[in-house]
Amino acid sequence: MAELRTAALVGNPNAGKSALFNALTGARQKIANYPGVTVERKAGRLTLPSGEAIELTDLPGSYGLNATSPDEEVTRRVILGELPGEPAPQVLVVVLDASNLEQHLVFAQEVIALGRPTVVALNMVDLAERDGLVIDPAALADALGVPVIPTVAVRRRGLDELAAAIAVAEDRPAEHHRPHTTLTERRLTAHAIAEGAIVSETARHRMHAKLDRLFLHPWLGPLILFALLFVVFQAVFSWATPFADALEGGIGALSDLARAHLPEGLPRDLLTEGVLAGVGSVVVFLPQIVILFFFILAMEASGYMARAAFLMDRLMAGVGLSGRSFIPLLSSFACAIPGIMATRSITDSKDRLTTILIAPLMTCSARLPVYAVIIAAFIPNRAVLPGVGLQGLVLLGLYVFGIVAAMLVALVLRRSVTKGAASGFIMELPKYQMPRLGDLALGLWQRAWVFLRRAGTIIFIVTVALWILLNFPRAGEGENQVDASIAGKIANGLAVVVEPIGFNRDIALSLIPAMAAREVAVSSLATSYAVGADDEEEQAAELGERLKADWSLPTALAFLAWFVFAPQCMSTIAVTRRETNGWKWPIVMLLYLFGLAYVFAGLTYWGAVALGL
Ligand SMILES: Nc1nc2c(ncn2[C@@H]2O[C@H](COP(=O)(O)OP(=O)(O)OP(=O)(O)O)[C@@H](O)[C@H]2O)c(=O)[nH]1
Ligand SMILES: [Mg+2]
Repeated sequence: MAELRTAALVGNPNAGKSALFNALTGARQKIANYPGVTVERKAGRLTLPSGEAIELTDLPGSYGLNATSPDEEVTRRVILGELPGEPAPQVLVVVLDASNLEQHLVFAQEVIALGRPTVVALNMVDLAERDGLVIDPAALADALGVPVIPTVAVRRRGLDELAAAIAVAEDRPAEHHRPHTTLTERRLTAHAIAEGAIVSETARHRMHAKLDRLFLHPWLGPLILFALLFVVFQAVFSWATPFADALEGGIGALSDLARAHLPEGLPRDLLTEGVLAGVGSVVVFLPQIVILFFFILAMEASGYMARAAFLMDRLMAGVGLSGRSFIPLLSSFACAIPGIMATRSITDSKDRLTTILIAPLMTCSARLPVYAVIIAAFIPNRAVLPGVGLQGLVLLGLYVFGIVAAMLVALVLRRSVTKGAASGFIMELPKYQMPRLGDLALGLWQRAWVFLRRAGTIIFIVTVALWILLNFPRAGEGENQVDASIAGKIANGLAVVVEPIGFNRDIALSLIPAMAAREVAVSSLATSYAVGADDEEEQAAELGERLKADWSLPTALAFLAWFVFAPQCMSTIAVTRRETNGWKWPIVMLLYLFGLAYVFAGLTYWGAVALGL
């Protein structure tokens, strides 16, 4: 039997090569809507209209003939006939995604320039049409010098025409010699060809392309991302103030009401010192939580977040993480628990473990009340520049500090315990969309509800328990209640350990209940101050005022540094145990986070003292 003629499908990742291969040969290669699905070559048989059969190869997607990843190397070696005993395919079928024409034309030029018999399958024309993009195949064929066949692989449209074109492709006269081009030249040419072949383009499509050029620009992109984050953290402080003040006023009024109408005694104290002072001190941060999530949800819904992930990919790769870690880490800004669960989508086990271990360093929303109360009390509310508040700047700084620490830890882990190579970035950039107000409102409501439910359940329970431990045994004459109480005694013991890093007894007292939920650090401070207050006036003083009076600035800064690192949340440890099937990694996590928290709080304290703050 005579040898079969051969042809191969080449093109960018996610162009629909495998879908075409399946449609043409009846095979069932895996196809999926993200780049990098096919990593090996696969062959099948295609029957031409003449009845002749040819051997068709499906290749991994590639961005260029000089590319270095192992799957792209397969493609290059097959196309160039570098595999021993395997001559180069006689016909090259370049598959283009019509809705991404300009991008896909960059590699196509390289393949066509090889001067071999070539046919272009202009695939996904249905998606292009949906976007209002009309492409003239004849104009494209003229520009490229090879036949162009519009196809829709998943609807089997254009398959016969493609087969016919493959059949006659060999008859194409030998390609005139093309000069070797650089990547930049190919990009410019791709732009010009795409512009010439696109007959109509809706204003929307053009705007989306423009937005991507801006948001993904090598240096403008990161700059815009940073500016955006900057605005977010400014807003968290400046927009929230009136609402937070109103809430605070309301809670104060309730407290006054209770004092005026309830008989003096422990039940009244439980209500005012435990519930209203303690839980209330956390609830006042609801406006800030809502504002933060408003921005996060809007960035997600608009499609911008995926661009941010794309920009961050380079940074992540630099510390040995893949872009796949971005989404789990991003979720950890809400809470590390869903973040750690989201790491299940990371296929590489060491990638995944590294991501789990650094997830608690992303500033979860439970830390916002802690940061906000300290910042409001100790950082002067003044503008560094017009419109740039110092408080928002410090808050942004704390978030950035957490991220930088996470990246450094990842770097260290990747060189030691989770040694290995990072896998590539896999993420589709979704279309831009105006966030729908209904969806936004629903998302915000869910976040607010989660926060309030925590305040009503876990924070409430822990605060009441602490209040009880603070009130018994009762103090004798002239003795301070906190000093006399069980909680006070425990705190005195713990204070010895945390004194070297500048923490006082009040802080020691708040650290243990805060293991249940970080916000409890705030409610426990408020409760212990209320219990320890000498008179009603002192009791009614706002938490911030009390902190300002009792703490030095170095202590406050050390407290902030502690919360950047401290694994102050039992649920995170529990979920880590479940996701890593054992106690080894949660214990590693606990130790390294406590260690870093201790060291950095100490450095901050002594640094601030040395600076005379
Ligand atoms: N609407 C539409 N979707 C398509 C078409 N062709 C392929 N797809 C879809 O596009 C996605 C990518 O298709 P694949 O065949 O896996 O792409 P590929 O070029 O093999 O990708 P790699 O193997 O990663 O290089 C899949 O979700 C397909 O279902 C088309 O003509 N129209
Ligand atoms: Mg494929």
